[in-house]
Amino acid sequence: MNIEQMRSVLDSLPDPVFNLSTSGKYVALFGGQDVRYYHDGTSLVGQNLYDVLKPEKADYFVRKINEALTSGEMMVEEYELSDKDILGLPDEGPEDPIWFEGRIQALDFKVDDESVVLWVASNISERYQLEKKLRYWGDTDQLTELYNRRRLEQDLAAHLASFNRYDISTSVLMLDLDNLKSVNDIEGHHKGDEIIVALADILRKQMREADAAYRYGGDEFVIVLPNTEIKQAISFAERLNSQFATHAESLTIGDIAVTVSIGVTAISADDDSHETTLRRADKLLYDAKNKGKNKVTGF
Ligand SMILES: Nc1nc2c(ncn2[C@@H]2O[C@H](COP(=O)(O)OP(=O)(O)OP(=O)(O)O)[C@@H](O)[C@H]2O)c(=O)[nH]1
Repeated sequence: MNIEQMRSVLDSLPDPVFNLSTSGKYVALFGGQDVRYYHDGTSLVGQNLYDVLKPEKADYFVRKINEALTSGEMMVEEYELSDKDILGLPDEGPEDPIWFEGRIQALDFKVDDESVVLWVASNISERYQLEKKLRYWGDTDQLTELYNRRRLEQDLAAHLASFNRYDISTSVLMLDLDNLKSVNDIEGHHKGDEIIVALADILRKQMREADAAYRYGGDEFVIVLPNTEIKQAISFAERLNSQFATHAESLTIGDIAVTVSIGVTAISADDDSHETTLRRADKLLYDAKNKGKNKVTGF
C-alpha cells in the first residue's frame, strides 16, 4: 500500500482519530466518517484545546494526554462533552451531552518538539444512556419510583459498615399500610395502587435529602435516616403517620380506614448484619399492628 492509499484508509475510519500534543494542540485528525455521530472536525487542526474548550475541560484533556505519555500504556477514559464545555456557547445549551470513550496512546515521535498521543474518540452516548436506564430500573420500584429492596440491602449494609467504623447513628423505619386488602377487595386493585403511590409521595415530601425511602414489598416500605437518633426517628414516624391519615381520608371511600403502622429502630452495635436490623424493625411493625394498627412503635 502506498502513502496515498494509507491516507485514504485513515480518512475513512468511522471514529475520529486525533493527534494531540502535550500542550493540547490538535496536530492532526483522521477519520470521523460516521456522520451519524460526528461533525467534521478538520477545522480543529492547528488550534489548541484551550482555543476551543472551556479551561476546566481543556485541563482535563491535557491531564489525560500527559498521563498517557507518562504511563506509555493505552488508557481508556469515558467523558462527556456538551455545549457548556465549548467556548462561546451558553452554559445551558439545547443539546444533551455526548458521551465518549477515548482510547489514548502515547506515540513514539515528536511534532514541533512536543510529545504527541493518539486519541480515538468513540461516541458511546446510546450505550451510556441505556446503561443509565438499566442502573435506574435495577434500583427502582416501577409503581412508586422509590428505591427497591435490592437497593435497600445494598445501602443498609453500607450504613452498618459506617456505623461500625464511625459510630454514626442510622435509624430505620418499617412501614406497612393498614387494611389495603379491603381497599383492593371493595374498590379494586387500581385504588389500592393509588394509595401505595400516595404514601410514596408523602414519604418523598417529608424526607430530608440524606434520607432514602424504599418499597420493601407489596404494601411495605422502609425509610433509612442517616445521622438520626431513635428519638428523632420516632417523632418523624409520628409525623408521617398523621400526615398520611389526613391525606388518606380523601383517598378512601366508605368506612375503610387506610392508615399506616410503623416500626422504628436504629442500627445497633449488636447487629451482625443489616438483616438483623430489618428483622427488628419488622418485629416492631408487627407489634404496632397488634396494638390496633395506625401506630408507631419504636425501640
Ligand atoms: N393494589 C395493590 N395491592 C397490593 C400491591 N402489593 C400488595 N398488595 C396487597 O396488599 C395487601 C397486603 O397484605 P396485608 O398487609 O396482609 O393486607 P392488609 O389489609 O394491609 O392487612 P394489615 O396489614 O394487617 O392491615 C394484599 O392484599 C396484597 O394483595 C400492589 O402493588 N397494589
